[in-house]
Amino acid sequence: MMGLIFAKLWSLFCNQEHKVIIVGLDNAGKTTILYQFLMNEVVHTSPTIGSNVEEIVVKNTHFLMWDIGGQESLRSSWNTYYSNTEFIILVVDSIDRERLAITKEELYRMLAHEDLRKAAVLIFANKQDMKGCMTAAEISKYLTLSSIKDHPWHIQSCCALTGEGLCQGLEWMTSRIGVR
Ligand SMILES: Nc1nc2c(ncn2[C@@H]2O[C@H](COP(=O)(O)OP(=O)(O)OP(=O)(O)O)[C@@H](O)[C@H]2O)c(=O)[nH]1
Ligand SMILES: [Mg+2]
Repeated sequence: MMGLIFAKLWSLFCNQEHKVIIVGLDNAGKTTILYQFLMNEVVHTSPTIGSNVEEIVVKNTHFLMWDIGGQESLRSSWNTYYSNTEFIILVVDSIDRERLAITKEELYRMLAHEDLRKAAVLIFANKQDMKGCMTAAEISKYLTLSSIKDHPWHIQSCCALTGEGLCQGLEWMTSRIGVR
């Protein structure tokens, strides 16, 4: 009983924020996902220059989410966002087969970065509404996710336009908190 009360008080007063970075190539759907999380609606986006940051609260868990521009010229500055990151959300455009190799390079570059050594990775296989898109299983295989042993990871298929799959991704993130 005391333990329960203490836990409640702890969660009330210790409203700590968990830092999340949303990365992926340009046009993957990162900004669309961020604003689906925030407002449950599709906003009109233009390519992000720099970043957007929003606080997203899921079941009393506060996430500070940084949505970072994915254009080629901007990727070299992703690392300025890395410190204290607990979660990486990597958004993949599931119809963009040609550029999955670039996503793979970026993924492994991030995983090797010192500032991200404690980060868990959620991969969104976005745009599942597109005809002929790759499935989460195909993307997982191509990115050789099963070889990743030093970071917790999870892949979730989704469609940012309808919001399908997004909650499941967030649930995986909240389930990770307190595990470490
Ligand atoms: N069909 C479809 N289109 C999507 C989906 N998610 C996003 N889009 C569209 O993809 C385009 C790019 O979306 P953004 O959210 O701006 O992409 P981004 O990853 O933020 O791009 P940068 O800011 O340039 O890095 C927009 O036209 C979105 O409406 C989806 O699930 N399905
Ligand atoms: Mg954007």
